[in-house]
Formats: sequence, C-alpha cells, structure tokens
Amino acid sequence: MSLILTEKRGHIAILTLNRPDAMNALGAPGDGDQVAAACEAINDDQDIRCVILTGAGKAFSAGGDVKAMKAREGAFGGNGVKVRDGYRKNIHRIVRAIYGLEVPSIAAVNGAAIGLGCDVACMTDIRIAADTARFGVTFLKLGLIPGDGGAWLMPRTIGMSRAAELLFTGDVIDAAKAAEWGLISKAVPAGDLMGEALALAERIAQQPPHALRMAKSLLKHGQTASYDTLMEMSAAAQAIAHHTEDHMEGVDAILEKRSPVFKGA
Ligand SMILES: C/C=C/C(=O)SCCNC(=O)CCNC(=O)[C@H](O)C(C)(C)COP(=O)(O)OP(=O)(O)OC[C@H]1O[C@@H](n2cnc3c(N)ncnc32)[C@H](O)[C@@H]1OP(=O)(O)O
Repeated sequence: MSLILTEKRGHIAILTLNRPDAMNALGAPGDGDQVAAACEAINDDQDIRCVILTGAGKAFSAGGDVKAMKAREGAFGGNGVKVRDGYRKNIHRIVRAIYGLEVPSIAAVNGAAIGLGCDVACMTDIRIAADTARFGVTFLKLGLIPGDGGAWLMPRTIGMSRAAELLFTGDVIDAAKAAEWGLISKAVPAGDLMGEALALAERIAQQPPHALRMAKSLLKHGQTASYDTLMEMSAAAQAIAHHTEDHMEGVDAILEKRSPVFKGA
C-alpha cells in the first residue's frame, strides 16, 4: 500500500500519510522515495498553489516505526555508517522533501504527531490541528536523538526554552498548549479540521502564483541567509515579480476597487 496519497482540488494538493493501522509511522523502505516523488510532482506542477498535509485515521504520524526498530535489532552488525547512510536516504528524504515544497504548505494535524511525526508537521509553513491532537518530541525516550531536522527547526518555531523543554522531558502536549506555545496557529474542533485547512488553502491559492512561490522562498532563506544576502535575493525576486501580468492585475484591481483575478502569468 502506498504511504502517501495525493489528491488535487483546484489549485490545492492534499497529501495524506496513509498507514493508519500503524498510526502513520514512517521509515519503511521506500518511504523517502515516495514522499520525495509526491513533493517533486507538486513543485513541478505550476498549477498547484498550496499543499495540505494530513494523516489518515486517528493519528497524524506516530513518527519512526518502533516495530521496525525492534525487528532490525542487530541487523547492521554494529555498522553505524550503514545506519547513517540509510537514515539519510530514507527518513531525511521525507523531511527534506516536505521542507523543500516550493508552494505554501499547511499541516492539518488530525491526531498524534510524535517524534519524527512532530518534525514532519514542523516542516510545513502553517500548522493547524484538531483539538484532540497531541505533540511530542520523544526521541530520548527511545534512546535516540532528534535526527530529523527538528533540532534545527523546533527552536526557530517555538523558541529555545520551550524546544529544549519538549526535547529534554519527552512530554506530550495537547493542542491547546501547542497553540499557546506557537507550535500550531490554532486548534479547531476535530470535525472542522479539513474544512478549516481547505478554507485557508483556498485563500492562499488566490494569491499570484509566481510571487507566492518567490515569497515562500524568501521567507525560508531568510532563516539562514544574512540580511544583505536576503536583500539582494529580494531585489532579484521583486524584479521578476514586476514583470508578471499578475503584478499589473493587482495594481489595476486596487485602482478599480475590485478583487484581483491572478492567472499565474
Ligand atoms: C527516527 C524516528 C524516531 C522517532 O520518531 S521516535 C518516536 C517514535 N514514536 C513513538 O514513540 C510513538 C509511539 N506511539 C504512541 O505513543 C501511540 O501509539 C500514539 C500516541 C501515537 C497513539 O496512541 P493510541 O491511540 O492509544 O494507539 P496505540 O494503541 O498505541 O497504537 C495503535 C497501533 O499502532 C501501532 N503504533 C503506534 N505507534 C507506532 C509507531 N511509532 N511505530 C509502529 N507502530 C506504531 C501500535 O503498536 C498499535 O499497533 P497494534 O494494534 O499492533 O498494537
């Protein structure tokens, strides 16, 4: 069975982690390839303007597959290099692919998001969650380290003190606390989650597509680039935006006191 389902609704792509019997645990052979292929297809499709990532069943993702961890006990004969390379080629491909989405992404966190599952949610730009969702950075409980990018992204998302508290305690927090801490934008009644995510995605999808992708790129690179580098990148992106038909459509719409209709031109 495919780990990931892709559905296209107008300009919105919905990616669903689809391993509900295992709470959408990740890391089976080929998972990285599947997620990378799905995300690459979205990046290549200029018709897509926003992505929603969610989970099938009651969890968003329970993170790394603990049954597979048990099954491979001793399998590498103490060869840490093989484990490292496998990790890079599979689990890292999952998080890198989601982080590398070129259009705005929304995680609709429908249930537990634990360990790698929490990091996967954090790789999206905006997170909203069902009020029943739970979040945990529980790697240490398994004798593991936060190896999926969360050690980089979590402090940037919720600040160092809270990121450290989540990591060092392994506490699982509820959606209300996640919202209070800024891990998610908001918690909504579980039955409203997809409706809320779609409504948000629809609003984002009305933006001019080229400018939208460039704006996301600047926001992302702004996390690591120097101020001067980002200013140069911004000037170059603005020059491209100025030459789009959508720019003039936006200007005309303001002058004519009407809503713009952007065409991606
Ligand atoms: C490299 C990456 C590392 C990491 O990500 S470290 C973190 C690893 N993940 C975890 O430690 C989470 C473990 N799971 C849980 O804490 C709970 O589950 C949940 C909170 C996600 C959900 O709890 P509930 O609703 O009570 O479901 P349930 O009865 O515990 O689980 C239903 C079935 O799902 C399997 N399952 C749950 N999590 C995983 C997982 N991470 N890997 C593989 N299978 C998992 C269970 O074992 C069980 O299956 P069965 O019916 O056969 O007993």
